[in-house]
Amino acid sequence: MIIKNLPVEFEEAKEVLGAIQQAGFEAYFVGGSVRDTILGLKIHDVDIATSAYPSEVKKIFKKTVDTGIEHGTVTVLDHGRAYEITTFRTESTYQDFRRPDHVEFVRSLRDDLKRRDLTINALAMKPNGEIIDLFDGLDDLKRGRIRAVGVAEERFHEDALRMMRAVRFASQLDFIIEENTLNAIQHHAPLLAKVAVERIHVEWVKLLLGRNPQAGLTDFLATDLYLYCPLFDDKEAVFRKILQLKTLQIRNEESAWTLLCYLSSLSSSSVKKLLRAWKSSNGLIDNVIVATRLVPMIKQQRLDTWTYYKSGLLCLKIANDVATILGFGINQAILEKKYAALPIKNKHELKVNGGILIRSLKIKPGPQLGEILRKLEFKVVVGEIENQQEVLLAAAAEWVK
Ligand SMILES: Nc1ccn([C@@H]2O[C@H](COP(=O)(O)OP(=O)(O)OP(=O)(O)O)[C@@H](O)[C@H]2O)c(=O)n1
Ligand SMILES: [Mg+2]
Repeated sequence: MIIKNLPVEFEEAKEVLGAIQQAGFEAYFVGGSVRDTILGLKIHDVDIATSAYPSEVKKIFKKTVDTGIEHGTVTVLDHGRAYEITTFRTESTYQDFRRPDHVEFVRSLRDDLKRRDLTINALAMKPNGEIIDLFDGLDDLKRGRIRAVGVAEERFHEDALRMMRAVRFASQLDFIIEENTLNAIQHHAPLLAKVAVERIHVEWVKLLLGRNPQAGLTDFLATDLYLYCPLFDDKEAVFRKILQLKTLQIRNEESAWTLLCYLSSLSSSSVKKLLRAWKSSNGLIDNVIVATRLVPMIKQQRLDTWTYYKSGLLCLKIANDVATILGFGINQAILEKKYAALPIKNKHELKVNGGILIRSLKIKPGPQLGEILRKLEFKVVVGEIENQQEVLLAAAAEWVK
């Protein structure tokens, strides 16, 4: 198979491969970019594999950075672009199931490809677009099948994250995991507990945001992988609820977590605990907490102006995405319009502040001042008084009398 009309990312990188070949070595495009190009999907980065050792790669190019030299990766800077070039390698036994004990550089493409996780990820492409398919990855791509390269058990033993990658691709590409591979995942699922949470997190989110998350989730459940993810051991019933939803298209990570937290009826502190265990950022945690509280308000049509104001548009949209998935969302244009109609969006837009009140009303900083500001903020937001300095000062003057 030869791919004609390669995406521009490959065209730009051709020169780099050419330079390696000129120096007498082999160089190929490998990994996800080759897979996604054959599938007609957009690619994000091109990975290059070569028979040249890192020291040899560094001699070929003027500007290189040792980004992962112990694993054989050198980054080449060319025309303002960066290319990761990795020496063909075999990773022998990962004793801690996290990281290879040692990487062995090899000169043969076959040896490199056979240590890769899935056949659809073990394709290589020459600069002219010719596909090298040593493990029937093309057939699996055509049939929509996820299959480990060689003996599945060995692949998962080398890196337990690959089991999560398999279920992630089932969702992302809407593919089916081949039986042998699925059995091997089930068999090795407990190894996932040894993998760094951050790595599992990446795959979990890609699974939820995929084309067919219910397919990935079905495998995630059936293989027991979920039991070895942080704080998921009591979530089977919730995952089953998600599987029963008619359609499931999740827009972003916040919505994914909010859906899960809402269906689990988690309190704010439990949301925090769960997301902390998954090593999520504080920003994400805060948004999911707010959005999770909003979902039932949307359901019961209890969204008032003050809630709109306090929640912010981002969290409102997240919650409404989830409500829409669950069948009780409101029209997004209406939601945005109502938000836009708020007299102010945050308290800094109030036409008075602490300093102005102190000077005009001759009061001292303290709890009373805070109380007045809060009351003004509320009354402006709900439209009881206008956001004009004289109006606000007059109202405040009444309260301090
Ligand atoms: N645990 C892993 C991770 C990666 N790979 C190999 O390294 C390639 C690049 O890895 P990565 O960029 O992490 O994944 P992609 O398959 O490219 O998927 P994505 O589109 O998400 O980047 C994969 O295609 C696969 O051949 C592997 O064998 N085992
Ligand atoms: Mg990739």
